[in-house]
Amino acid sequence: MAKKEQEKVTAMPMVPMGYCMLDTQVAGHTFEATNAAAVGLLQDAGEGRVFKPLGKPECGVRELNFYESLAAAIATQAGASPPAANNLNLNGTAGGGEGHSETDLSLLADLAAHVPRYYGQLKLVVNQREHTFIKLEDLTHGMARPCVMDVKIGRRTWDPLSSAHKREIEEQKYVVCKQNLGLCLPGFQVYQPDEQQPGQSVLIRQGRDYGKSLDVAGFHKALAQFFNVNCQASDVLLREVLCQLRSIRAWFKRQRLLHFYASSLLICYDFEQLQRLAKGGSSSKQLSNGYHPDPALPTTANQWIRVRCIDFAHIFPAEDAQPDHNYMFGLQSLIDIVETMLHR
Ligand SMILES: Nc1ncnc2c1ncn2[C@@H]1O[C@H](COP(=O)(O)OP(=O)(O)OP(=O)(O)O)[C@@H](O)[C@H]1O
Ligand SMILES: O=P(O)(O)O[C@@H]1[C@H](O)[C@H](O)[C@@H](OP(=O)(O)O)[C@H](OP(=O)(O)O)[C@H]1O
Repeated sequence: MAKKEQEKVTAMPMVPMGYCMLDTQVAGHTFEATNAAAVGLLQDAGEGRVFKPLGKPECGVRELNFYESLAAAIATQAGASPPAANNLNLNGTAGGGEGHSETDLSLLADLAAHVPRYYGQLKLVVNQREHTFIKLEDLTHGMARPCVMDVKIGRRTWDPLSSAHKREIEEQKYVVCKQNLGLCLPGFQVYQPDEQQPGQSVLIRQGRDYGKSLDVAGFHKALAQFFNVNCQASDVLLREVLCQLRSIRAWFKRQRLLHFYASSLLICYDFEQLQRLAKGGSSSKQLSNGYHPDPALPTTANQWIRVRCIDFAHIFPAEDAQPDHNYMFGLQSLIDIVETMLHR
């Protein structure tokens, strides 16, 4: 085992009462059976929140500062006292307290629509050790059969403060997909109709090793599998995903404030709703406009389909106030792939 600070543990991780491991976690740092120091995401009992451990100090500080900055920008927009805005420190390095213009604050506040809601930080004891967690909206909340895909965005996944070693490691992973598409696939889970037992579904999960084995055609196939493209109602799903991706792209086109390295888009949808829609037999156009005759179905697609930006451990102020071309290249590739699937 390569990592330091490892301790043998034999049982499941010891987590506080009322919490459990996030069962829909598809990528990122996870609990490890043989390393008590490794901590993954937690969820609470039915409250619709997830708890992300802060991880490596520099990454944790940057992610926490990012969410706090967004919260401060929202508060300022809502008319809270100006000092909140002056505390913005997106760099996570020493200093902080840099001032931000009204435009910057408004941009940050607009970004909040595209990231999970933030509910502050808290300390929890896991495996007899205290860890700091950030409390976030669970993007799969309310989904009976959540399909979740983590797509890491950008050709470059190392940040400006990375060591030469870290840069080398990052450049050697997911090479084909990263270089050609500016995307990589660290993990996903999808429910699919069970071909052996009609009416039943099976859960398929793929992790980083699968993602690392993909070439461009394989990446396209993985997305087609994730979006259940053979399902009758998949065009509703693809249209809504496209709509949310374009909205994120519109934000990135406007901003010259931040550069997102090694950040992901988390795409979540409920397979149960997709199936019910397919069985409902109504035209896709009607459904994507938010109307459905069955009152048991959510009225709008964005209630069971969510695309959000996550993982801000490597977010940095934009160099020379440049747009985030690295992120936008990957995001555009993803949009192109989804458009191609829709028009197949
Ligand atoms: N708000 C959320 N709601 C639901 N699931 C989430 C949320 N945030 C993260 N996850 C789950 O946890 C996984 C890991 O999240 P994230 O990328 O933030 O962690 P990380 O450990 O920083 O990852 P990395 O190793 O790439 O740095 C995601 O792939 C997703 O499955
Ligand atoms: O895709 P993989 O192969 O899972 O690689 C991991 C991924 O690049 C994470 O973003 C990174 O965490 P950070 O973002 O926190 O650097 C982690 O570094 P780590 O092993 O040093 O934690 C890598 O192992």
